[in-house]
This record gives sequence, C-alpha cells and structure tokens, in this order.
Amino acid sequence: MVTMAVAGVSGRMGRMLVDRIDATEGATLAAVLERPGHDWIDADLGTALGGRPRGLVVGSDTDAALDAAEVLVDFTAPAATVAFAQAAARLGRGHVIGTTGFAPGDIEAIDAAAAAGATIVRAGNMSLGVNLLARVVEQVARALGEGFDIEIVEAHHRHKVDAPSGTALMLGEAAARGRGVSLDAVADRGRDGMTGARRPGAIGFAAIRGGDIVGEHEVMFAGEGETIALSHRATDRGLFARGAVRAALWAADRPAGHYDMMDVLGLN
Ligand SMILES: NC(=O)C1=CN([C@@H]2O[C@H](COP(=O)(O)OP(=O)(O)OC[C@H]3O[C@@H](n4cnc5c(N)ncnc54)[C@H](OP(=O)(O)O)[C@@H]3O)[C@@H](O)[C@H]2O)C=CC1
Ligand SMILES: O=C(O)C1=N[C@H](C(=O)O)C[C@H](O)C1
Repeated sequence: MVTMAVAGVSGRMGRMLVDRIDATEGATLAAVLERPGHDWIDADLGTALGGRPRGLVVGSDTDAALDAAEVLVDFTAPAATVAFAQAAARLGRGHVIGTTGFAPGDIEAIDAAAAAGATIVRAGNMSLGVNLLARVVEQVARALGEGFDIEIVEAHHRHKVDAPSGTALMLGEAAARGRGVSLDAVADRGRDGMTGARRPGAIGFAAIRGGDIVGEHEVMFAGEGETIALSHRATDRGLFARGAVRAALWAADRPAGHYDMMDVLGLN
C-alpha cells in the first residue's frame, strides 16, 4: 500500500485527487495540506468536503504530512511547490508535481531538490494523450523543418492564472527538440500591436481563457498551401488526477531524481 499526501486539497485538482486516491487499489490517503491560514485548516477533510467526517484533519505542516506519507501529490502554486520539493528532499520522499507557471529559477530549485534526495515526477500535463501528442509533435517538427511555421494555441477556464499553459510549453519544448533548437531562443509568447512579420523559426503561443474549459491544445504546422494541426481536448479534470496517482504509485519505489510523465508511461 502506498501512502499519499495531497497538497492544496481544497482546490479544483486537490478534490479530484482525493476521489482518485480513494478509488485506487494500492493507494491510501494519509495526509492533506492547505496553505497556512486557509479556512479548512484543522477541519476534518470529510466534513470540509460536505460529507461525513473521515478522521483525517487538514493541516499546514509539510514535514508532518511527509512523515505520514511516502509521496506528496501537489497541484498548487510555484512558490509552494518549490518549498514542498525541498521538504521532500530533506525527508527522502516522492513528490508528484502538477503545478505549472514556474519561473526558470523555480525549475533549478526543483532540480536541486531531486539531486538532494527527492523522487520528483513533474509534468505540465499528466494525461496519456498529451504525452503521446508531445512525442508526435517532436517527430513532425523534425520531419517538416522550418518551411512550416509552428503555432501553439491553448484554451482554459476563466480561473487559470498562468499562460502559456504548462502543456503548451511542454508541446513547445517537444517541437523545439524536434527542430534541434532551444525553446527559450525561439519562443514568441505574446503578440500585440505592430509586431512586424513573423520571425523565421519562431514557435508562437496564443492563450484563450473562458468559462469552464478544462484544457484544449492545438499545435499548428502552417506551410505554403497546407496546414497540419495536431490537437488534444481534455473534457474531465479527473484525467489529470488519474495520471498523477499513477505517477505517485510509480514514484514510491524509485531512486531520487527528476522524472517526467514519459518515464511513468514508459515512453522514454
Ligand atoms: N499537470 C497537470 O496535468 C495539471 C496541472 N494543473 C495545475 O495545477 C495547479 C492547480 O490547479 P487548480 O487545482 O485548478 O488550482 P486551484 O487554485 O483550484 O487549487 C490550488 C490549491 O493550492 C492551494 N495552495 C496554494 N498555496 C499552497 C500552500 N502553500 N500549501 C498548500 N496549498 C496551497 C490553494 O489554496 P488557496 O486557494 O487558498 O490559495 C488551492 O487550494 C495549477 O498550476 C494548474 O495549472 C491543473 C490541472 C492539470
Ligand atoms: O490549470 C489547469 O486547469 C490546467 N493546467 C495544466 C496546464 O497548464 O497545461 C494542464 C491542463 O491543461 C489543465
């Protein structure tokens, strides 16, 4: 039985993770966390979720949660995630990171935590479909070369706070890998006003925000006289929770390191 803790348990993904862990054979929910000062702190999780008490109290003490659990599943916010990774390193635990919106320095801190003893699985998208799509995008980008312009369009619900989405960046990285370039060198992340003509070799990003859209991504390869479009549409957030719990089961008996969902799915 793999013991798991969920961070950000009151959030959209936090609630999904509780349901998914409860439904997964071989997984048990051992601790739940919210940020200090949150309304749910010290409440029984079952009651906070509007049901019966279940004898699990919402806390804000990361070390106590990691004493109780082998793996922390974390869909929260960048600053919180970096601190969780450092705690996972200190205590030698697994850390599944679904959080997006990181700055480059955050990724360096997560890498350092993995090097210092945490078993980290991090992915901007935990679904099988998107991870397969990333593989296909890499191959298509390699095959087509710079005669085709790459544009990535993503759409999400009105509450999303980061753009481009973690998934869009993951797909951009895959396309850049296919072309043998660094995404940082070619990304065009926002156009407005007199932008000038498209930069040759750019990988462009556009973000739509509205309503309750779960997550939609399209990678467009626009050439002369033809366009190829590869897309993924998530219709149920439970999809991401399923992938995250699979990653947590996988991480429980792996050595420390920084892995991604391709490792979990056996696509690497
Ligand atoms: N990789 C993937 O497959 C997916 C990734 N995501 C990503 O997951 C993240 C969360 O998304 P979502 O659930 O929609 O967002 P929500 O805002 O609904 O949930 C985030 C939760 O984290 C809590 N939180 C913030 N700081 C801390 C902290 N220090 N300790 C504990 N809890 C904390 C928030 O509390 P409060 O509201 O009080 O600040 C909130 O409850 C986003 O970055 C999103 O992009 C989402 C779906 C899939
Ligand atoms: O915030 C979300 O909701 C999602 N975030 C992830 C991202 O940034 O790509 C994954 C998914 O698209 C939903």
